[in-house]
Amino acid sequence: MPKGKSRSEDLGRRRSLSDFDPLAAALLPPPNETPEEKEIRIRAEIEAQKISDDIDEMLRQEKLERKKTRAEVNVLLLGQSESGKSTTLKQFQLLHTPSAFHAERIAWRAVIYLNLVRSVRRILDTLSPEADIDDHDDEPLETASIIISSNGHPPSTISGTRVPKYEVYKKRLEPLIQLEEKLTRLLTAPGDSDEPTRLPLSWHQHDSLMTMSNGRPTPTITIPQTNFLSQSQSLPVSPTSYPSPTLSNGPPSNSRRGKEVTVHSSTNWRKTFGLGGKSKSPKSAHSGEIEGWWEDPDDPVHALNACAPAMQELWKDPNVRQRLDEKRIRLEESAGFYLNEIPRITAKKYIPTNDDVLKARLKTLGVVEHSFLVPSGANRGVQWKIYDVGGARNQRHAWAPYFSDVNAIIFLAPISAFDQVLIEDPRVNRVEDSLLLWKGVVSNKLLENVNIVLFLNKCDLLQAKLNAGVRLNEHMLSYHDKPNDYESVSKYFRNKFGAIHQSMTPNKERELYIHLTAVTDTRRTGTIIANVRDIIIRGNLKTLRLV
Ligand SMILES: Nc1nc2c(ncn2[C@@H]2O[C@H](COP(=O)(O)OP(=O)(O)OP(=O)(O)O)[C@@H](O)[C@H]2O)c(=O)[nH]1
Ligand SMILES: [Mg+2]
Repeated sequence: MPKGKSRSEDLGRRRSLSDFDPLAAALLPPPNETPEEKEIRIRAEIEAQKISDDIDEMLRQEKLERKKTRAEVNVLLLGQSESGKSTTLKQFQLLHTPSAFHAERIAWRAVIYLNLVRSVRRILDTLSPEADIDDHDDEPLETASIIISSNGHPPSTISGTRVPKYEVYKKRLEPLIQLEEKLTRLLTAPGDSDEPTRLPLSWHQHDSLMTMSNGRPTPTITIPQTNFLSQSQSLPVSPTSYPSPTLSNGPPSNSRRGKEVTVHSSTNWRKTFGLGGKSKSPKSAHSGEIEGWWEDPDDPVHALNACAPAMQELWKDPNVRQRLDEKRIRLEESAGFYLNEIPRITAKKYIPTNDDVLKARLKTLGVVEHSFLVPSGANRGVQWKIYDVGGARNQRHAWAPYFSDVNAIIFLAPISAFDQVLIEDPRVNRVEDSLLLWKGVVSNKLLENVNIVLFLNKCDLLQAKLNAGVRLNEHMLSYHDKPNDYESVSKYFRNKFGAIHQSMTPNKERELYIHLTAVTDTRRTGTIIANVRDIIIRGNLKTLRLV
């Protein structure tokens, strides 16, 4: 390009730009630039442009990465009823929203009381002469705490240890029956005063309670029934198998007893029993201190506190323990935990500990959602949504709507349950049911790109059970005569579940992560959750990049 022309063009540009942009004019090349100077300038400009482009690209990549890591992570907790899903959710809450968890602990008082009262009633029911007669009916029994012998039936129990003080205990513990009614009523009372009080679930069909929002069922929570004097009436096999009100015997006050009670998440049991609820008295005018629920004469703690010595005597009575053993009832596998803590739990100023809340049993019906933000490096954090589903057979239809936008599944299989049967179908071994469910999940095409983490749960109970001499091969013939110790048994289950995934997954690239867990153990579970969180985030990023 001739020098003169270039200069005149430059001057023209300079003039027109300098008219409205003095900075642009200042950046223009000097008017008397030599060809050598121009070459150097242009080379420098190209270099600067390249650096600027590289920076732009870096920023673009970073932004993309941030967008990806900020993407919502949806995690679904799956597994049969009583596998530990809600407990795992509580552990996530404890780890990520500890202050909310602590604030809510007090509200769990009601559930813990009810768990304790039901355990006591369960013992009384076991000791009653009618229970022996009932044992001869081929009726389903509650699974969580009844050990079924290898032939699939509980041992015959008509003869065995007598408990001479049974009638005395029954009389002294009578107030607990009313308390059970009262707690159930309080827990199921709607939070909204204009909402009608719900009838016990047994007066409804499940499906009528499962209203849908966005094609997904609304969450409800159920307190498990424990009355096995009326098991034949109260045990659900399918949603339509609930007895109608006309089948219900006895006065209305007994109608809730032993039946499944539904607690909708919309009912405000947390508020009622929380410090902000009615159970808190106003500030004391004299001392200026905050008075608590213990000042309220209607609070359930008073009846419990009065019955504490009788409960303690019952639980410590060697004849009672012997009788429970004979009937192979293991209360420690369910809410029995609280029986070892009677003085503490029935104390007037009792505040549940983290452990108490983790062990509190409230059966989930429908799907409960919990979300929180997981901080991640320099990013704003990852929004996690965890869905906790009901695991009973008649609840499983509610799972599928969540499959389409889930990123990861934590599947829980309670391997301590190898000698138990399903409450929904006493012909089915609980571990066999978990294996069937597992097959269904890992082979599902819709879930082929979903990361799966398997929790072989209740390892603490498995260990205790094996130590007590319960043999796996009496319940799972395929175990043959391998050693009946914890190491061998847990390895066997790990291999069994792993092999099913290996052979049935539609995505051979998918890695399976297996953890041996006891999700009631906060320390161990905290470490596992941190690990799982990383796996899920990494897996999620990988999946996003592939899409
Ligand atoms: N000892 C012990 N108890 C456990 C463990 N995991 C759960 N539990 C207890 O088992 C009971 C049932 O646990 P949940 O978390 O309510 O079970 P779920 O899977 O949510 O059951 P559904 O809501 O019916 O589907 C609770 O009382 C828990 O405290 C465990 O690893 N060890
Ligand atoms: Mg649950």
